[in-house]
Amino acid sequence: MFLRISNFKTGVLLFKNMSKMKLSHYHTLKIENPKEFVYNVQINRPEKANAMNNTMWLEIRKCFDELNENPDCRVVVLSANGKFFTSGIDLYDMMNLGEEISKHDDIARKSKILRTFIKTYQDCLTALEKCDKPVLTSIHGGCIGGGVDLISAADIRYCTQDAWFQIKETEIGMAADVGTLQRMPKIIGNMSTFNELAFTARKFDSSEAKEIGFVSRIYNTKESMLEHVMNIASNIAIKSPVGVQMTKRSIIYSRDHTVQDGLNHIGDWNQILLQSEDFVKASMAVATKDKTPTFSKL
Ligand SMILES: CCC/C=C/C=C/C(=O)SCCNC(=O)CCNC(=O)[C@H](O)C(C)(C)COP(=O)(O)OP(=O)(O)OC[C@H]1O[C@@H](n2cnc3c(N)ncnc32)[C@H](O)[C@@H]1OP(=O)(O)O
Repeated sequence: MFLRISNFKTGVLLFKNMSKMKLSHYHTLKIENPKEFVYNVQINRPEKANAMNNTMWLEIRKCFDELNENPDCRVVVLSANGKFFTSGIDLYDMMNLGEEISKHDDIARKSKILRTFIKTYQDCLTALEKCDKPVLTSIHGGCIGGGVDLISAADIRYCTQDAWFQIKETEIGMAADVGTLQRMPKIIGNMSTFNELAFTARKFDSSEAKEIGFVSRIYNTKESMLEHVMNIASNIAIKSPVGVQMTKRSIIYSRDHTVQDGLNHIGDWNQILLQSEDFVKASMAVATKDKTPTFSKL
């Protein structure tokens, strides 16, 4: 029995390490693997200005869950096809939801449907944070409503000169509820500016996004942005996956906890991870000026 279990485990390990994991088929996303260990997730509903319909929300969660488990993926670049990055939530889906709710008379029944809906969509975007692989977003054109929630859950944001952003929820009579209000103030570190953008729902352009620290860099064209972002992604992908993935986990944990809690968290993890082969390999490479240490898949 023991032998059989250990053979099974070895088989799983071999499968994970040697064969490329098969990707699921997506209807609203296009996935490519343009460079070693770099995956490009493209929002792909251009005929509807990349409006985020129910399928897209669920596919975002599934895709990032899968990439988290995929040992061939070390970095994700999130971009979009078509004229807009995304026009936000699909307003026709919202109308259908309204019809669904109206079938019930009782407030508790209606509310339960809405709560499940909101929690599900929150989880779909939190999947970007739960994915240990860094997520770099390349934004062009308009990024509206739910799009701002989406990119706020990413680790790094880049955009083109023509990009514009809008926390549009107050304009459609709601408070943003899937991450913008929780994550974006921590990204830009300025409540006054954030509050103005959230209350007024006014558009802000790429220069303002850079000025307030929402994006890291602006590019003239989408092509030049993608070329540069892919290079940054590759630069991350050649690093130890143990080091990079734990760094992401520690950054997110520390954002949501006290300094002491964050220190305890990384102390607990590193007592294990400093025993990894990656630490020895990477340290040796630095000491011997070897520029190309290779790390096993993780
Ligand atoms: C628990 C829920 C949490 C989530 C909350 C999220 C909230 C939000 O996202 S608030 C923001 C909602 N979005 C909007 O208000 C944007 C609405 N769209 C527009 O303002 C314009 O369409 C846009 C400026 C994006 C583009 O304008 P343009 O003139 O260039 O193109 P259009 O002809 O208007 O659009 C092209 C086709 O796309 C369809 N479409 C665009 N946006 C949406 C959308 N949000 N939902 C559904 N469909 C959308 C549009 O109908 C056109 O389709 P067709 O008529 O079939 O050609």
